Amino acid sequence: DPTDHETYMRLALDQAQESPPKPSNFRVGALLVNAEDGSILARGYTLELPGNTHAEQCCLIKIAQAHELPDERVGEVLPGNTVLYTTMEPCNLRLSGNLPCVDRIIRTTGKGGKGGIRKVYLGVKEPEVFVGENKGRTKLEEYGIEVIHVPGFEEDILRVATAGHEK
Ligand SMILES: Nc1nc(=O)c(N)c(NC[C@H](O)[C@H](O)[C@H](O)COP(=O)(O)O)[nH]1
Ligand SMILES: [Zn+2]
Repeated sequence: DPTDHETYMRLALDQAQESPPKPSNFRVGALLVNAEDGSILARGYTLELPGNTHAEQCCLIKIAQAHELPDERVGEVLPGNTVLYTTMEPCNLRLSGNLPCVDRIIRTTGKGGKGGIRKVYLGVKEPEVFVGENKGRTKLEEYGIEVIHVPGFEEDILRVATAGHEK
């Protein structure tokens, strides 16, 4: 029900506030949730882990590490009905050239699309600050991953996301 989505998006925004401000990216927060029982599988924020990491990427790395798996195999240990809450839509292109989070999310669904991340709840679309329009939503939907906007947090999310940018 709607309150659940708002609870998780607020927790994701709490994560974003932990991110060190930088002019070259956005401060984003994310949560991986087991939709079966509402349990939080991982939380993360931009740059939390070493290596110019994104919030969504940090959530996935933590779970892979907990199971001593390489990042690309994390889908094997995600519950079948895993959902991602992220304050900003997953990146589809990164100026650094690192693997975008849309691709990291898609590869969790494995063969035949069972298991892995089934839905992505986002607070805002990515502003066209670093890259052109982010067309990642279409790609996620092509792989059967539902993308749902959770309204009401836009102002707060963008204020936090751009805190490190030149005014
Ligand atoms: N969804 C999302 N989560 C994040 O944690 C984050 N930092 C971004 N930011 C998107 C933005 O497009 C990229 O940060 C720039 O394109 C620079 O790329 P790098 O981050 O250096 O790889 N987007
Ligand atoms: Zn990303």
